[in-house]
Amino acid sequence: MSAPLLSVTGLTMRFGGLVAVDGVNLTAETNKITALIGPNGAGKTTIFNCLTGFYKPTSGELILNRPDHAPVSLQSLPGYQVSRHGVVRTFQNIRLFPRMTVLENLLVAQHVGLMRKAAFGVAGLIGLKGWRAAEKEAIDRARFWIERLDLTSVADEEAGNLSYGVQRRVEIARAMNTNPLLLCLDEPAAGLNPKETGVLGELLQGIREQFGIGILLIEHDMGLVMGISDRIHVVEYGRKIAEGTPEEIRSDERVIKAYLGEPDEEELPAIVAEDVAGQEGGRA
Ligand SMILES: Nc1ncnc2c1ncn2[C@@H]1O[C@H](COP(=O)(O)OP(=O)(O)OP(=O)(O)O)[C@@H](O)[C@H]1O
Repeated sequence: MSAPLLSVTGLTMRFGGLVAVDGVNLTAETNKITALIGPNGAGKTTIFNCLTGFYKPTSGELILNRPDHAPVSLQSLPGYQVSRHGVVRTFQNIRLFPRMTVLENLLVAQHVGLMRKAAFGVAGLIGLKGWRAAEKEAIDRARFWIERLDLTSVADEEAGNLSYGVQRRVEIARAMNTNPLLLCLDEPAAGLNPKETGVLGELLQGIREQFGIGILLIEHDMGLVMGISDRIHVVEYGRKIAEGTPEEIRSDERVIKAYLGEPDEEELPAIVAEDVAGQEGGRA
């Protein structure tokens, strides 16, 4: 059996006295959607921040097994190099360039690769053939993702003028446009209506099937998570409390308790409560 695309072992992240992530193990695989769920403040985004180079973990290992490449220790890379190895992310709060068009947002994402091919400007300035080919390739790739994510009609519009649901698709197009191995999505359905969430689910399933990448998904929309995930990891107070298929997670006692808390004393239905209050009033 080949090693998983991503293997996280003993990941711990402390902020002063607060242990936001505490010895978490998880894996994500190519051609699979892996969800990371848990109540607010459980440590999910902190795990993403460690994975994508925004935070240096206090301890633990994050290994990316790239095909035809030695395993990469993500935790020891400077942040800007993580995406070069194929780990890209979107954010809970959309971070597009609002005054740039959709196409420009996608081209900017390819800027570093393009600059490298242009010998950081020189080849581009003198219009060398290699540079022109690289530029055409970048535009073709951006066009491909614009079409694939159904954004053709808004390709020349400023990203900031688009609806929230469309901006979420632009973010995914921008991430895919960099040829990732692992796409990390932080609450992609936040702010979407049910129809847009349905479209997003189909889109992610299509990407999983066609492009040979792994998807790691933080999401609170349980309908989406249960509908599209191959495997789910559940965290609570920084610790992993469960892992399994959607069916296994749905019926896991610890997960139900983490989300719903201990059952309160049963509340009376409103109509009965009114009745009781009336009777008590009559007796007074
Ligand atoms: N930079 C930071 N400095 C101090 N504490 C932090 C920092 N980032 C996160 N935390 C704390 O770590 C804990 C986990 O936060 P995190 O944002 O990872 O949770 P989450 O599961 O993503 O929550 P949500 O679902 O609400 O987005 C919280 O108690 C949070 O306040």
